[in-house]
Amino acid sequence: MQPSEAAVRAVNLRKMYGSGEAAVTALGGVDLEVAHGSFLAVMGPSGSGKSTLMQTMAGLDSLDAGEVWIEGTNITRLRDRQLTRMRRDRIGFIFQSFNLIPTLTAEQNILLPLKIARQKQDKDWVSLVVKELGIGERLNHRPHELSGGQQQRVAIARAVMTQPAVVFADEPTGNLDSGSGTRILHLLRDMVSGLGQTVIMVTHDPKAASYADEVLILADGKTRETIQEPTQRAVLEALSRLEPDDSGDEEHTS
Ligand SMILES: Nc1ncnc2c1ncn2[C@@H]1O[C@H](COP(=O)(O)OP(=O)(O)OP(=O)(O)O)[C@@H](O)[C@H]1O
Repeated sequence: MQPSEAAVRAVNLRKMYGSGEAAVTALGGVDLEVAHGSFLAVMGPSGSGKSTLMQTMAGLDSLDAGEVWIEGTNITRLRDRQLTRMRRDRIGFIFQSFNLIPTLTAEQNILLPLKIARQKQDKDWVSLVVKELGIGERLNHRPHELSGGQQQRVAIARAVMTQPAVVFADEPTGNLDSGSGTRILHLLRDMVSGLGQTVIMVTHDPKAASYADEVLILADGKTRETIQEPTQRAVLEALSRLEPDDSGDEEHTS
């Protein structure tokens, strides 16, 4: 792998659901490139293809056409077992619902990806991440003994444990109050700027998107706009430029 290589590259991603008259184009030819150590936010109205884009880039769902490269590997060409290994070792996930294992302590949850991948613990990395995320005091607690914000911090620590090529975050602040959400966004930013991780985040929130280095706006399965160094205002303006037909359902337009 060459150092200049992108962490993630997607070329002409296409995916349809259904067939005949019921066919829906979820992705109609999306290209993107995310450099190592950068933060991309994916936005767009409901049904614009954000989840499909994330799922296919993370190798969790298949494509009709197109290629996804994670570092130097074309994951669309991998066999199942190689793809599973790729996801386990090189991709991190953060979900809205935290997805921590309730019977394990915070520390056991954090270290689980290393165990599963049979990777040696890099003690310096573990303590750096724990310190950066401010969860040192909570390591022996189980998820139900943690606040939502603390659970999400543990989930972030877990996602970066294997120092993955990319972390996919699906509405990571969706289930948090605004104060905890803001702290999580700062921490994601720190993961990128301080620790050099690469993050791709789906969000409906222009404020969340403003923490990213770049925002990609999807509509009808196509890239409508990209915004570099986005401000909340620039994101809002770009969303308001989408045609009324693109605006999706009400809950996501607020
Ligand atoms: N399993 C499926 N079967 C049929 N159609 C699907 C399926 N999954 C998604 N779609 C359709 O594909 C399009 C893109 O869906 P997708 O979930 O990627 O959008 P989204 O931008 O993530 O939406 P939201 O913001 O509401 O989560 C939508 O029209 C959706 O109805």
